[in-house]
Amino acid sequence: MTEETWGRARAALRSSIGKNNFTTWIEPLEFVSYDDGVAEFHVKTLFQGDWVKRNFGDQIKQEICNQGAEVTRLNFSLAKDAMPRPQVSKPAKKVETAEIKRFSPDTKDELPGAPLDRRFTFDRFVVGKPNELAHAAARRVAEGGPVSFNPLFLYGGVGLGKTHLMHAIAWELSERSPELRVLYLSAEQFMYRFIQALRDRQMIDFKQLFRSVDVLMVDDVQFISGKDSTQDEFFHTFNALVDQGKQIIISADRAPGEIDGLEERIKSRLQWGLVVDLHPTDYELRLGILHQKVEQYREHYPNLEISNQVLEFLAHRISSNVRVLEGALNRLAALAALIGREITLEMVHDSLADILRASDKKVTVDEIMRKTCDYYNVRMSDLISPKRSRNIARPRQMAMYLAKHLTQRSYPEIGKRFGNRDHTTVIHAVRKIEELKAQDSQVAEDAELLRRMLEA
Ligand SMILES: Nc1ncnc2c1ncn2[C@@H]1O[C@H](COP(=O)(O)OP(=O)(O)OP(=O)(O)O)[C@@H](O)[C@H]1O
Repeated sequence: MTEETWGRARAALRSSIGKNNFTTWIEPLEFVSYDDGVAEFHVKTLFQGDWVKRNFGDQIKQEICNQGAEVTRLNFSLAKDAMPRPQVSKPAKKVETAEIKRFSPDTKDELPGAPLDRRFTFDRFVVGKPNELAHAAARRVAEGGPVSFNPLFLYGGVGLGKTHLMHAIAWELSERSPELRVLYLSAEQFMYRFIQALRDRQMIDFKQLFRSVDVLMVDDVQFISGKDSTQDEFFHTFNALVDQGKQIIISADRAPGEIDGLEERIKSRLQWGLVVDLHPTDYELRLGILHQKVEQYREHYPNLEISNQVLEFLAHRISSNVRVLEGALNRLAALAALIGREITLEMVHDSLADILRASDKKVTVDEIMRKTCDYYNVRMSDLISPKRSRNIARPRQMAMYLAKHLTQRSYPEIGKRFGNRDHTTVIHAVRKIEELKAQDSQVAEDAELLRRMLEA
């Protein structure tokens, strides 16, 4: 195979895998050599190589073969100008808070992070189509070495495995490179640390501490929206670490651009690196997770029997999130251990009646509008009218807020249902209710009561 053969194969790949995939993954490949069926390419990052091999390997071989050369293996190695390995920090400078010591997840209190869950490792993370890119990116960061994306931003709905992946990265890094100072904490903990440092006049220590880590992971970053000083400090920490070539990993329940109340400069920083979405699980992934969990239970209960039929039923019926799925399985495992025999489908119906009912329930925007009207005693026609008086505007904002939180509808779709309003009006309404909930207990109570009524 020659450079020319590769040129023709590339051209064919462009039409077979689509322009976007081609530009992102194939175009940057640099053909280096061909020897005895092995084609060697340079890549900028190992992640790129892994990804291309896994997703387009067969197609690449096929297109090269169509051009008359036979390739049995594709090799991807790092180009000379690939990004340098992130620096491992020198022994930490002594900071008076005495919280900086060498990190080990087992002595988790040495850095001001949250404890890591022993179960949240890569081995225990089941990969399927919905989470494969997030998993590949997390694995890549956990390998250490040159990473071309910083930060890695993981986002997705509740219970889809963001925290699990972040902990897995921390465990893996601490095993491969124990000298690395890896700090994992929630955005809420970041804020409390910051407030504490302000109160105790220890801002210099705080800054030194956060700037001395090699890898910073902040979970649920949406928490800092609307909290201006925390955002400011986060922004400076972020920049300082990126400038030093340190890796940052962030998670949130939404994409950076959709986090209301987050300053534009932070949104744009968060989008610098790789933004990956954990999609809602599909049937196959849920079934895979259930099988894996049953195996784990068997480590403690070797006689545990839960039939495939029951697992398939659960994977089919409980699609909301993995946490709920795990909860259901926990209950069944406890039941099986208690009665000492195999669980039947009938028993599943009885013992999981509440979970199954909740999973069947899908709240619609119409229902939210109707229940909100009843609750505030306004008419449906008012909600979609242009009226702006407070007694109409507030219920409308509340209904929009609930629609955003309780359904999968996008901002433009919700706007459309409320008398063809623009999506920015919905964003404003959601933000407004979030602010009011924090300041006004009556609004918080209204939101909670309505949510319960809708989910009952
Ligand atoms: N792909 C998976 N394989 C195995 N377990 C999973 C997977 N996805 C999620 N889980 C499990 O589901 C539970 C919830 O996951 P996790 O806490 O990581 O969710 P999250 O996305 O961080 O949710 P939240 O937004 O509520 O913080 C955990 O017990 C986790 O181990």
